[in-house]
Amino acid sequence: MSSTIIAGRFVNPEREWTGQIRLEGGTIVEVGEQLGSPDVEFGEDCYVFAGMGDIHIHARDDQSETQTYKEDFRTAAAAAVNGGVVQVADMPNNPVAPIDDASYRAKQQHLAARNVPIQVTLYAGIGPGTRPLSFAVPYKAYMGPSVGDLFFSTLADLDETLAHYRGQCVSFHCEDPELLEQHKSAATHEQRRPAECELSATRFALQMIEKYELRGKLCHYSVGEGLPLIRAARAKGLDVTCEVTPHHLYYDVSDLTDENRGWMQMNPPLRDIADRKAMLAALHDGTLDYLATDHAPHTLEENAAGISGQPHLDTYGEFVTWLMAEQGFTARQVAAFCAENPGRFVNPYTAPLKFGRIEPGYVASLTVLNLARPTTIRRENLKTKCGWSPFEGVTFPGSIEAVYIRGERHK
Ligand SMILES: NC(=O)N[C@@H](CC(=O)O)C(=O)O
Repeated sequence: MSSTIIAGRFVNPEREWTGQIRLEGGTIVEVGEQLGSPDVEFGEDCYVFAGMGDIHIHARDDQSETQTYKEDFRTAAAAAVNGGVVQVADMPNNPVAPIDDASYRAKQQHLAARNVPIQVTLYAGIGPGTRPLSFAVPYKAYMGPSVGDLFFSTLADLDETLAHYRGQCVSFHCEDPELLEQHKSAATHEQRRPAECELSATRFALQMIEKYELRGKLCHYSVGEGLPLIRAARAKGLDVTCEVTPHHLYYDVSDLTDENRGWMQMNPPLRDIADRKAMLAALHDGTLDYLATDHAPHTLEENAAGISGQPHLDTYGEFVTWLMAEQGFTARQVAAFCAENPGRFVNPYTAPLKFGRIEPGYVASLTVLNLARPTTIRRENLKTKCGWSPFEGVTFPGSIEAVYIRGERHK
């Protein structure tokens, strides 16, 4: 079996070191100081991370193929590799939602036929009246309306359904449907979906996680006032983790203009500068566990017409270099929220493959960032089928030097 020795500066959450690793048969088989003459050597400007994972994406691909004009599993995978991402978890708000054994299996087969190089974990949807599948999957519950038909009109309905999901892994889109309804005629998108909707939904999600002993996750978190609630829930022993997106860390309502309002629209919406700063601080202190993009591709025409969601997979790794060079995040922190924590989230479903660490036995997927070579994001370099990025024209301080997927170099 052919083996590859890589030399460079490696990073896990607990340490950063210079040395070598050996990849064989798609797996990391050895980690040491001097294993032999290296096949590849990354210089001192580079950081070699375990392959990064984005556990909140919308690949838009299902058996109906009605949304594949804006993305499919192949183009989403290409965008992921372009952004340095080796494993993703795909959301269920498709026209044919995977909500039971049969529809989930059909989506798995559809995915397998696309033959993509990256690992894709599929969420199953929770909607009114659904029941758990007969095998282990991660679930997603949309509390209120967003994009697609999979949502609840009242929190009481969600409670009733969740009673059947005791002990399961459930991710929550936190926006209270009844409060959204009260604000629906406000003037702007962010006024129609104010922070209090997310805050109220957070309280409810935490209650559900406690009541039904869920392995809970809060998606695309954006409200500063909610962070103490999450910390308190953890202090009480609840199993709850939390995502944050690039857009909620980079933009706030002060960035909105008449010209960009269409494509700067997403759910939950951009918040105040204080919220954005609170998200950065909470990613620093570990209250937020995952950098997860909520990659939500739509055509620019659809965004202009009022649909919510931005594409972000292509720029994942470059965005991370901004966190490191301009927001003071250490490589070890990045290894936690981009690799190990997302790996820990999907590993129950990816056996025998283990993602997220540079360690013998883990998959030989790696993301190598170069902190000395800036990148300007340009439309022609994107792989997402929707063909645009909110970061077009932005220069990030670093770039993606290499991506390895199961031992093979893909970039
Ligand atoms: N976040 C969004 O604004 N849009 C998502 C749906 C969602 O995650 O709410 C989409 O599927 O387009």
